[in-house]
Amino acid sequence: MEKERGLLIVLSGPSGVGKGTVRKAFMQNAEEVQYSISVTTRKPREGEVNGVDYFFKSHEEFENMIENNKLLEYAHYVGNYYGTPVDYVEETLQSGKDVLLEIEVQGAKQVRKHFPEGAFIFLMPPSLSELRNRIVNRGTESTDLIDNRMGVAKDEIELIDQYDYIVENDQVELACERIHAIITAEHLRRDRLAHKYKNVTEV
Ligand SMILES: Nc1ncnc2c1ncn2[C@@H]1O[C@H](COP(=O)(O)OP(=O)(O)OP(=O)(O)O)[C@@H](O)[C@H]1O
Ligand SMILES: Nc1nc2c(ncn2[C@@H]2O[C@H](COP(=O)(O)O)[C@@H](O)[C@H]2O)c(=O)[nH]1
Repeated sequence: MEKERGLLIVLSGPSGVGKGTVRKAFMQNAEEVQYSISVTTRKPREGEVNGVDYFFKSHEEFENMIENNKLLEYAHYVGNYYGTPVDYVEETLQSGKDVLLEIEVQGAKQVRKHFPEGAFIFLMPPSLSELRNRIVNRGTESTDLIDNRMGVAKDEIELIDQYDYIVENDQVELACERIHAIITAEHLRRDRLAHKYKNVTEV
């Protein structure tokens, strides 16, 4: 029997809401889910490792990837390119494993066109002031860049209706539990659509 394709999970939300933090915590207890490492032209932050946090590329290299259709989606965000390598996503889904993308909203919109059946999750901050506190306390951006990211965040939050699920990131552990529950429910829904429980439910 042919193996069932994996589920594509998209985790999006404004900069600083905690996508990376939640994703890393979530992945510790999700062996069935593979994280898709993005490509970016942004310079590595202190401690970031090429091939682990991102594949760091020059503008020219990134634009070559666009031209050669190597990206499932990409976006220009606050001065840099970010994108998802398409081959990894396709091969992993084909092998039956779920794939998690952690991307901003323009990219998520593009992915929806290719994967309408994916699970699209929007991570929400408890408040805008808490969002700013989180970016400031992370200490990785200048004040100007923080202002840029906060400006974009307000527009991003307005796109919340385009998502299947909203998860508040008040506490990392709770956010992870909510995401686990969503994925379990999505698998059960797909099984039901595939008539997996036909014999049990038929009277
Ligand atoms: N639930 C939480 N409560 C308090 N602080 C949090 C929570 N989640 C994440 N943080 C903190 O908020 C900051 C931003 O988190 P993180 O870098 O994961 O956000 P992000 O959404 O991935 O940001 P970006 O989109 O800019 O990459 C970090 O310093 C992180 O430790
Ligand atoms: N459209 C895409 N957005 C991505 C991708 N990888 C990360 N991101 C998002 O970009 C911003 C900024 O990230 P940072 O690491 O510079 O803080 C953030 O919202 C990320 O989620 C991608 O492949 N495509």
